Amino acid sequence: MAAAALRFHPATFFSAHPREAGAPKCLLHHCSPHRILLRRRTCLLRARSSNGRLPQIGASFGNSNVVPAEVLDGRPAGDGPLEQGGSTVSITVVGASGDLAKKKIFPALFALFYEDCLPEHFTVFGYARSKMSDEELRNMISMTLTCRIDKRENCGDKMEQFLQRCFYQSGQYNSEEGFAELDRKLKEKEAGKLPNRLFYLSIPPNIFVDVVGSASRIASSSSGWTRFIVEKPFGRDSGSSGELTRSLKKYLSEEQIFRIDHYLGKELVENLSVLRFSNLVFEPLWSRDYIRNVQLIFSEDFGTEGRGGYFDNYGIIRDIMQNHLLQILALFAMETPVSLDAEDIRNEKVKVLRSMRQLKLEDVVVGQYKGHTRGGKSFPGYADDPTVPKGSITPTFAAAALFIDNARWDGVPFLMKAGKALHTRRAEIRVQFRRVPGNLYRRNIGTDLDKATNELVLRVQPDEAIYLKINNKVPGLGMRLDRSNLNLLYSERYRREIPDAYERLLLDAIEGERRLFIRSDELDAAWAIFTPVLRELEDKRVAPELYPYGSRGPVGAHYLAANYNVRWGDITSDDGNL
Ligand SMILES: NC(=O)C1=CN([C@@H]2O[C@H](COP(=O)(O)OP(=O)(O)OC[C@H]3O[C@@H](n4cnc5c(N)ncnc54)[C@H](OP(=O)(O)O)[C@@H]3O)[C@@H](O)[C@H]2O)C=CC1
Ligand SMILES: O=C1O[C@H](COP(=O)(O)O)[C@@H](O)[C@H](O)[C@H]1O
Repeated sequence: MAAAALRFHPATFFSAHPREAGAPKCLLHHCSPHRILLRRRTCLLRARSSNGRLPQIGASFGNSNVVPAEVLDGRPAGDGPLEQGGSTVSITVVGASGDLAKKKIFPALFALFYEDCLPEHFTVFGYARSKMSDEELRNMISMTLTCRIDKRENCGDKMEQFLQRCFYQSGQYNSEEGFAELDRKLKEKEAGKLPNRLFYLSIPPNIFVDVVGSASRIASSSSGWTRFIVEKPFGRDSGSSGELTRSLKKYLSEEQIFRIDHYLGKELVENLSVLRFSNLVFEPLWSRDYIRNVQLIFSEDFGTEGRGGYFDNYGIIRDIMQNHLLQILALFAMETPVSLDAEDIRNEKVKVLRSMRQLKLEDVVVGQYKGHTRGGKSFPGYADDPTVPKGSITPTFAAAALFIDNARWDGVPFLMKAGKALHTRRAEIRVQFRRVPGNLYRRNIGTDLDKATNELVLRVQPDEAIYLKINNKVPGLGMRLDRSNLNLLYSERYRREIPDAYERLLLDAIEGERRLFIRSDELDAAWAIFTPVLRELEDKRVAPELYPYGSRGPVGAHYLAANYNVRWGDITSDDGNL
């Protein structure tokens, strides 16, 4: 397709939500997936012109490949009125000296800049208490920037151009002076343009409200939009989460708050809805009639080293299950939304969450890793971390059985398993189907028919893949069946590098697309499922089952699954060499 045919009118992009404070002339449809699709195509086309390769369309656009001609107005990308004179976006990373900012946020912003996905006029500010000059911030950032795709042309130049747009302001988090000085500098950079401001709160949660209070009062945009990305944890339970929401809403409207769950920005999680709603073969099977159980599995092969102070106050259920895995579950189980608009999708997710049973203590297993020596190397236990309080019973592993009490999912166990310091790093969604009734080939399968049921696996990471386990005839004159995989391995199918979740989410926040951010009623519903059991675990001081660092976790997880006649899919040997 000729590049000219895909050009668009940039004035329709980067506009605010109508209900946001100070939103200029924004209309809801500006932020529709239709627009997002266009923007994605545009930054990929720009990327193509810089590296000469055609992007993989199916891999990159998420929602659809079709760009209707009526919305392409033929103007060259980047020279419409808004980009020419009109608007600018300032992105302030609050907590710029911290781990997340260095590891994820600045690199994601650079990747977006490299792919020409950021607006033409933008600046990046770091804000934290540490004293730093602009130059020192740039040095700090430059240590973590990489050209994601090797041998890209001009990467060094692009890095330099990006760094020249990065500035720093030191200040206290509850200080009016710090934010007033930031505001002054922002205005200087914004001169003459419609100012839009995005604040990324990459700071410990106890200072969220201070920062929002000061920044919103003193450093909000006077005429454009002002948005805040808030990092988890969003409280520790229903009460504290509600309190946080109420405090934030003293200063911000819900439309200004972008609660991030970076798992929603992962490619395979985005693809979950595409797989389900755009393939006839899956949706009809997506219910209790055909699905026996669903498994959501997260494991890391490292412990909490260095983060013990944070982790001990939360534990694995709050760190992974209540947010990342539950969000995936909601997307997996929701009814077909009216459209791909954020509110339609979030409406369906919240219905699932509100239909879920509160988790019961007997449906939970908790574990904690202990020190282990393997191959002459010693791995420390969780409790050996000097930042972890002595005698801590905080779980570093948990398994749970959850249920959705609605017509579609009645009686289907949704099993979750999450753990640190396990034998592998992996995140996956496993769907185990029911057995074939009256299977003609049952004699060829053996006595355990459940072992021969179909299983659909979406491997979120690493090595993104979707595969379906089927029964197949082994070639030959006899009639022997085996288990084989219909396999979509992303690295083989798509040559394009998969963007980091933070890139997708930052870009969405800049564009006012809320689909992948958590709405406050979703958050309330999510906490309602977990709060009672978290309280009971703490009140009863339930001792976690110890498991060795690098193992497969507590055996209790298998008993829990067995209670529901389920085998964890990740322990079977028939995944082939996937
Ligand atoms: N790191 C990660 O991988 C992940 C982090 N998160 C969340 O992102 C946010 C930031 O995480 P991360 O970067 O690891 O956090 P850090 O502990 O690195 O803190 C970020 C910055 O905040 C300031 N800070 C730290 N502690 C305090 C304190 N007690 N009082 C005031 N300021 C403080 C420091 O800056 P200075 O001293 O210069 O002011 C620090 O550089 C947190 O909410 C975290 O839960 C979420 C997912 C993953
Ligand atoms: O939110 C969190 O996520 C990370 C895992 O993220 P991933 O993208 O690397 O899979 C986890 O290590 C951390 O404990 C948790 O807070």
